Amino acid sequence: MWIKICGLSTQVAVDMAVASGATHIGFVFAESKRQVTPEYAKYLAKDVPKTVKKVGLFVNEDLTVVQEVVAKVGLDMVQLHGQENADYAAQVGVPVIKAFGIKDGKIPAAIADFRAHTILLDAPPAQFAGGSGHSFDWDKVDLTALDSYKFFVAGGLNPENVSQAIAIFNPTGVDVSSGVESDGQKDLAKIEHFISSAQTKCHKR
Ligand SMILES: O=C(O)c1ccccc1NCC(=O)[C@H](O)[C@H](O)COP(=O)(O)O
Repeated sequence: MWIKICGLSTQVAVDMAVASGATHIGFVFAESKRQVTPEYAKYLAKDVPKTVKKVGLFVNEDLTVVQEVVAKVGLDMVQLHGQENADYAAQVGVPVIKAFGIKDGKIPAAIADFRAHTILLDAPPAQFAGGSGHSFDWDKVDLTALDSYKFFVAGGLNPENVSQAIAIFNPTGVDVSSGVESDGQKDLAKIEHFISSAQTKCHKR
């Protein structure tokens, strides 16, 4: 089970995510209350073991900028939250996670263009392109549309509901940002709790 802790911006939160067993950690380079500079992300990432994937989040960014940030920070993956197409994704140079906002439970047909990548099912964009803390309607999703895809479930997950999300979706991974925060800051106890809850849920993939 992949477990991704997203929107990290402090060393203690990075350390807690890694020590607790996160498989992926995310840094937001797009406009956001969680935005970090490439220089600071590089600093935060310097002691992260190679086994933990460092993911950079972007929204409709120039491809050359994305490639520069990947090289500068040493990112292992890029997560795209805008209208980027498959041609763009193919040129990023590292594996891509493509986020899709799920409205009325509908899995967009465009996920087929990203079969070679990983899909992230999220709530539709709100003030920013992601990280809203809102869930989409889990019960309305046609799960057969996700057969044969690698995918994260995201959007409004927290330590209390992550087990249920895993039980419903049997995803490749789960992803959280707001649900491991208190007063807008990453909460170390919630990070640990989220990861242990996700780990203890039995999983087939
Ligand atoms: O976190 C942000 O502010 C953000 C801004 C722009 C694009 C993406 C962003 N975050 C994505 C995520 O943190 C998560 O992958 C996902 O949206 C789930 O977030 P949450 O509902 O807060 O757990």
